[in-house]
Formats: sequence, C-alpha cells, structure tokens
Amino acid sequence: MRIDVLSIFPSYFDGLTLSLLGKAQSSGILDLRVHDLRDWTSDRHRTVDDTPYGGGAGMVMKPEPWGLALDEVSARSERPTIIFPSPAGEVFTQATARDLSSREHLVFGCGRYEGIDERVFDYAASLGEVRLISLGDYVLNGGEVATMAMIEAIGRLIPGVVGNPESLVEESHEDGLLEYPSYTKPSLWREHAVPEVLLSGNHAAIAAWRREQQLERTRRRRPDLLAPDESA
Ligand SMILES: N#Cc1c(-c2ccc3ccn(Cc4ccncc4)c3c2)n[nH]c1N
Repeated sequence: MRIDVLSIFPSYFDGLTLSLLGKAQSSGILDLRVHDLRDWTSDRHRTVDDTPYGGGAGMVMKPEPWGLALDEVSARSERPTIIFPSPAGEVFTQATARDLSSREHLVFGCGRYEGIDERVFDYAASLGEVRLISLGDYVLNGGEVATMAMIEAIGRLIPGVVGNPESLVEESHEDGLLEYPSYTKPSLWREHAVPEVLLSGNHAAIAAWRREQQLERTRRRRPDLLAPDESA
C-alpha cells in the first residue's frame, strides 16, 4: 500500500517510523511518504491561507497549493482514495479502517486554520475517490492527529504488518463488541486474583466466560453498539 500525506506540519508524522508501521515501511509492505504542502507554494512567504469570502473569523487554506500537490501525489497511481480529515466528515470506525486497508493508494490531506477551500474537495473528485472523515464528535486544531490515528488503525490491518493476525480477531470492535478483560502472571497481585476460570484449562468454559464479559462490558459501556434486544 502507498500512503501520501500532505500537511504544513510534516514532522507530526515522525512517529510513524517507529514500531510496527516503521517495520512495515522497512519491509516494503507500506510505502509512506509525508509531504510539506508549502513545497507547492510560489511566493516568498510560502503562503497557504487567506481570509474567508463572506467574512468570519479565522483563515481558510488556499486552493492553489492543494491543487498542485494533489495533482503530483495522485499521479503515483490510477485513482487514489483521497481522505480529508474533517469535523464535518463521516465518523471513522473499525469498518472504515477495514475498508480503507484494502485500497492500493491512500492520500491524506491535512487541513489547518478554519479548513480547506471547498473547491479543493470538488477538484480532488476528478483525481480519485474523496472521503471526508471525522475522528469523532470533538474539535481538533487540524487534520494531523486524525491522520496519525487513521494510518495506525488502517496500517495494522494490512496483511504482514501485525505478526500474528489472530491477535486482530478478538479485539474491541472487530466483532461489534468490546473486548474481554486480559490478565497475565502473577495469578495474585496486591490481593487481586485472576478469575479462576482462566486458570482452569477448560477452554470451553474460558470461551463462554470471555463472550459473557464482552457482552456485559458492551452493555455497560457502549449500549449503542448492541441491537435493541441485546442491550437489556
Ligand atoms: N478528523 C477530524 C477532526 C477535526 C479537524 C480535522 C481537520 C481540520 C482542519 C482544520 N481544523 C480546525 C477546525 C476547523 C473547523 N472547525 C473546527 C476546527 C480541523 C479539525 N476536528 N475534530 C475532528 N474529529
């Protein structure tokens, strides 16, 4: 998979060279390139923003640098999926991550200020599939943090990135429920004991206990994930 990131703060993404995603890049599974949007400006001050038409507070990102940048990075493939993090976007979920992990080429456009000139999204649709995606119902200062989160959630689903694919199956949200609690040695720690069933060696009982834990936790913490008859 190819991923291109456009941002005025490219060093935000230095962390992606660490851990699993760093190894995925070294092994060639992931081709991640981060670009400074200002490289596509032409004035001395490398200007990327201007005042909004119609008035209002703050600044809006100019369309010209975006158009030039998207032209260049989109040319690396037939039709990339172009993702713009946005508070006005569809909410990112595990299903979104799974969908996007099957794509050949992702381009992330990280806005700042009050956002990007709307015509950029319209133009980008001529280059590839455009998705405005929100990390959740809270306000960030730009798209970088959301892009980091999405790249991590997507990247770990690419075959070969996570050593044991089995570990992806029993995670929160993979089967629509929250994950069961995990324990390791010692079996007694500061008077807190590991649930007996996990020490029993009875795999059927352990599986049943874990499923019940998933349902109970989801009912308590995330009833919205359950069908109406399951949340009682
Ligand atoms: N994904 C995502 C997001 C963002 C987000 C994403 C991109 C940009 C670019 C600029 N801003 C600042 C801003 C602009 C307009 N309204 C409010 C804040 C952004 C916020 N906020 N909250 C999320 N869940």
